[in-house]
Amino acid sequence: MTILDNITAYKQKEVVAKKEAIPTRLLEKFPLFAKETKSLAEALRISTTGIIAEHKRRSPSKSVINDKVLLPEVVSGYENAGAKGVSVLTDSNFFGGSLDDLLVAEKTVSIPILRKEFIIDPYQIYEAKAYGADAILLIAACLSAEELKQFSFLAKNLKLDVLLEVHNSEELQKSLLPNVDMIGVNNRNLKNFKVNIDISKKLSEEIPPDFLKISESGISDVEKIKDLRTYGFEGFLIGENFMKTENPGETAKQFIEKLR
Ligand SMILES: O=P(O)(O)OC[C@@H](O)[C@@H](O)c1c[nH]c2ccccc12
Repeated sequence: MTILDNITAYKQKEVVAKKEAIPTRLLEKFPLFAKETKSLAEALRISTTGIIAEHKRRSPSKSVINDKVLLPEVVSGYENAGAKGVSVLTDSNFFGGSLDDLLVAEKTVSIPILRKEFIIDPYQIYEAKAYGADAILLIAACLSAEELKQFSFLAKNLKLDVLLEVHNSEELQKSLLPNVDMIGVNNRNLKNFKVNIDISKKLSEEIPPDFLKISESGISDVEKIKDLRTYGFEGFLIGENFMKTENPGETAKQFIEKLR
């Protein structure tokens, strides 16, 4: 059993309990459900830096990354630093996040917000919308081709952008769908946590130009970004490199300044 199997098994149970507590028809009545969303893909497309900065307290691979900093300070720091989107981990069991984090982020920043979650059920897409997300992550390793199709269709109907994450050619082939805005190549293998930036370079040529290309994970220096840009990447998802410092916003600022 891989960590990803563990997480998705846990999510199945979590979703059953959540649906009982707050059914979809109630989520649809949440005030933020009616919010006008902002396109993350568009924001990245017109950006010259392309950074999506992530709030992540801990992870199964690193345990605690930073549990001292306060989320509003982190996300407003990211926005001031010039990040074009904020990614908020909402999983609590493995990453120490919550849907409340999403709500607080929504109140704090005006750049697009990505709900970072292991989505295995359409219910979680309604939840993303109800708690203020502008975009969702779908992970090809957790979903069948049919699910990817249905889930991305639902997200688009709810006016949420879709970032579809892949780690190999096989996953990529089932991900080239009409309702997908961005393809994210995860440089970290979610089954064994190994990080290899070359995965992004290798898969880049298999991604058709109509998808915005994002490279995710393990990015710690601007040189890597400059190199990845030559492979057509326009978005870069960075978490740990910022979060592991005392002042993630300030770290992001210094990083982004070097990219301009
Ligand atoms: O902290 P990093 O190495 O910069 O990575 C950020 C982000 O890519 C990573 O958190 C991530 C990518 N895909 C995910 C799926 C679920 C949870 C987390 C992730």
